[in-house]
Amino acid sequence: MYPIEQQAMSPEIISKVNKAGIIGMLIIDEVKHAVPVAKALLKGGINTIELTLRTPAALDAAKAIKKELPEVCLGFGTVLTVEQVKAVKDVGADFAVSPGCNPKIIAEAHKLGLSFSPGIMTPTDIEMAVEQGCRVIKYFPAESSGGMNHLKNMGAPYQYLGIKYIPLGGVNMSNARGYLESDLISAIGGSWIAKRDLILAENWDQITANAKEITDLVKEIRG
Ligand SMILES: O=C[C@H](O)COP(=O)(O)O
Ligand SMILES: CC(=O)C(=O)O
Repeated sequence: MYPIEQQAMSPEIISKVNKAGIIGMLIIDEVKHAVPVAKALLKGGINTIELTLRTPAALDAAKAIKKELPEVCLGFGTVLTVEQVKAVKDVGADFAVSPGCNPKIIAEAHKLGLSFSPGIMTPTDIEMAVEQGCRVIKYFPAESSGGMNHLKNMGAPYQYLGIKYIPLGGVNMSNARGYLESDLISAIGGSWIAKRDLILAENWDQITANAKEITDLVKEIRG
């Protein structure tokens, strides 16, 4: 097991993600949408983003956000290969996440000094992540795996390690409170705030309104 001081996420990023409490997950099809959508999120109080590598525009979109909006804490999602770990590090990623728990990917991120949070949905996944030095771990797909109830039961044996989770997958305004009220949660994340069709329709006002609605809830619960 990696000692705690070598954990896969830097204390600085852990503190930013905890403080944010909410991560806006994005699928960007057109690079020209990157800065406006990030601005719309910032206007609604969200400064932490997971930009998925699911479209060819993702890396250039990230470059544009890093250049124009350095205050954004920019993570990448759907990082599935060693090459992608290098690519996101090269464009200045603050952190990266993946849907599953692949020790090769986590080791590469460690090597490059990139904060990384793998996805888990079973105790075996958690144990693999812990062995790789992860203490802030993505819970994916959260809702269809049993939501907060499943996480509470599954996480009980590992609680003494101080693990925190980032649930994604089916999280939205209707279930956010249940996650945010738990001590197990670092931050929640999801695509509902800036849905792909809202981005394509350039509906920045709706994205800001969605962001404000969830940041108000985060403030109400966490102060
Ligand atoms: O990593 C992200 C997940 O695909 C987000 O799931 P969601 O679209 O249900 O929010
Ligand atoms: C789903 C997810 O965890 C990801 O795209 O990174």
